[in-house]
Amino acid sequence: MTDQLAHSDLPREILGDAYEKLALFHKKLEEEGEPRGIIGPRDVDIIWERHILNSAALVPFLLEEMDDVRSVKPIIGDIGSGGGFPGIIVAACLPDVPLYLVEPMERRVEWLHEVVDELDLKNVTLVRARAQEVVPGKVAEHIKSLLPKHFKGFDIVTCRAVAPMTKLTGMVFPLIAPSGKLVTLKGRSVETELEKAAKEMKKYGAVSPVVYEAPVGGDLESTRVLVVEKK
Ligand SMILES: C[S@@+](CC[C@H](N)C(=O)[O-])C[C@H]1O[C@@H](n2cnc3c(N)ncnc32)[C@H](O)[C@@H]1O
Repeated sequence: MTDQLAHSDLPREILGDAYEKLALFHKKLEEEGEPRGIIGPRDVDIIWERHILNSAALVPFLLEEMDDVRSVKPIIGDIGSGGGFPGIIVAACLPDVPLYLVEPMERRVEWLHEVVDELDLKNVTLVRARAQEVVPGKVAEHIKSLLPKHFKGFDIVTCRAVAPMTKLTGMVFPLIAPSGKLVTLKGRSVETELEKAAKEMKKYGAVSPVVYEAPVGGDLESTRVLVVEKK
């Protein structure tokens, strides 16, 4: 099956310097993604749009938020990375930013190791763990050596399709450093999710949520990005 954007200049225009690496990722996803359970059978001809460009829509927001967080050299944690969305795309687009991809499933972590090697991504650390094992001060013994010394949380946490805000808030906010941010891709129902999660957000110091319409590129359907601060 051929990707709907196989003959389009859009991926190259949008991804710039990251295009070559992400074209390798696209090829691996096209050849191995479905049989290895990384993408669904209906996604095979829309890998560029649904997975790679959709993830890349987060990048301009990350650049802006990184300017805003207090840390001199911000670190990003991508939680529940699965096959690498958005973590691998962000890592390729921002090669100078340290990225920690947190994913508990062995099969997916194995896939991610191959991707990091094949794309030669030097800024990625793979952390096989559940989010709950990466809470500063309570980091699980088997992953301590992977995280920075005196880990105080990620300056920015990214994620996509991990859980609704009622559940996601308690999962990821304990991993965010004070004054850090959650910058996440969300679907059309984000406002309803936020309404339902008001109690959890208050409990975990999640404040000032803002929803942005995020262009994916060309005339592709836009996505939505939610930015929430940690008090
Ligand atoms: C629906 S998939 C989404 C994967 C990827 N972010 C994407 O958009 O394609 C959800 C991912 O979250 C991971 N996950 C589930 N519970 C988790 C937890 N407690 N901590 C970290 N990741 C978790 C799953 O293993 C799975 O890879």
